[in-house]
Amino acid sequence: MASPFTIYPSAPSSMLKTPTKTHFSFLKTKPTYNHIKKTSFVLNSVLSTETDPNIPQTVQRFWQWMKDEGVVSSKTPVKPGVVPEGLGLVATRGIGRNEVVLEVPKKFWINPDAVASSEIGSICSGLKPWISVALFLLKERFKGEESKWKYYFDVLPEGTNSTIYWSEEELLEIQGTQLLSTTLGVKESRAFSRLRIKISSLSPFGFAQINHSAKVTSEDHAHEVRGPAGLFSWDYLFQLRSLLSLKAGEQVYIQYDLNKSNADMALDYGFIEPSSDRDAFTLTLEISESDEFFGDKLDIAESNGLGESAYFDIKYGQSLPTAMLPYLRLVALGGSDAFLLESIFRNSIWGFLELPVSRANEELICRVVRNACKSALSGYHTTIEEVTSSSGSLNRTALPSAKLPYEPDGP
Ligand SMILES: C[S@@+](CC[C@H](N)C(=O)[O-])C[C@H]1O[C@@H](n2cnc3c(N)ncnc32)[C@H](O)[C@@H]1O
Repeated sequence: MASPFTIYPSAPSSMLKTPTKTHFSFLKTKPTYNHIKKTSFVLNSVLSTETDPNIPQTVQRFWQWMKDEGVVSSKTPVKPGVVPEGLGLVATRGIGRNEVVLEVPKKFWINPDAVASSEIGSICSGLKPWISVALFLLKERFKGEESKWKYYFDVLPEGTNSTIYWSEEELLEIQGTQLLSTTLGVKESRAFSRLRIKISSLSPFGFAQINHSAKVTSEDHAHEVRGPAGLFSWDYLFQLRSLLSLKAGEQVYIQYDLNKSNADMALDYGFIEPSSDRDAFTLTLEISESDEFFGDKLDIAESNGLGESAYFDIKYGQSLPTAMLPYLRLVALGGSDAFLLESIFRNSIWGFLELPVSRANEELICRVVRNACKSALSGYHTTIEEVTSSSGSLNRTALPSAKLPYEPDGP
């Protein structure tokens, strides 16, 4: 009997030639902040003297524009600064925890609503929100000097260190990892899977310069409020708060996404967190359509908040996601255990699946997972010891990936 299991994804090897290096080195190169490198540091006379003379002229001009528009004033407790991550926002005085550091009126937001009421709104209806925002940005960028957002575009980094921009040689360094297979998948389809980009990260402009820190443990930095927007008017304001208390000169950080693994961070933002807390391997399990109990299994999965496919992030050194073993047992259920799929057990089956249902079922899932791990590990061209000794530290993001269907090896 063919196994009901499908575990994805594998690491495609099409791009992989002879390895030239045996170490993992994320972020070897600095991000391509052309707005920093290319700039002459001559200040325009209209530009504020309060801003750091080391920051690029484009950024100074952008900040001045925000001042002209009344978004930034002498009371604003932050300014752009050159920081280890490139550019960032730096406190100009002590800032309390939860204090508002920037307020951006709605007319400066770039979000799906802004796109809907723009000249391309009618052709964007029905598109995914992030696609409509991306089209809006392209359209505005194309307008060049005519665009209201021109100063904003000048300060956007031209790229990041995302693995999608890595050369083939650099990608060889992550051979065997799930990050490589996701990166190649994204590059091949030229699309971002699982809605990787949060709309909030594309919206209001002043936020383009804020870096991420693990020290910030909540994503609650942005709030929409109603308040004064200019001298005589009220509007919706997008508030940015500092979730940490800061001394003058310290950087304002936010938390980009608590749920992203280090591989997701590397792909989406081009950096990872040094600690192992985000090291994860996403196991994708699927109820096969060819499974004779497909309908019943799907019904049970759906009644428990899961679906035909389910994703489980296995974190290094942490316990397994709670629903993973029940889901695995459900997918493997068959033979003399299949009576549990009858409708009279529908309300209690998930409880049964939280514990082993039979020796045969348990053995099947153990074999499948073990074989998947073995097959995934065979994609690596180095051992843990080699990686540790050549780079001095182990990059645990490089966890295995696997592809089945698996044929059980005998009774
Ligand atoms: C919204 S921009 C932030 C501003 C950016 N530093 C700049 O110079 O324009 C996001 C990018 O900043 C960099 N970045 C942010 N937080 C970082 C961190 N903790 N470590 C390394 N790079 C970071 C990454 O390249 C990321 O893609």
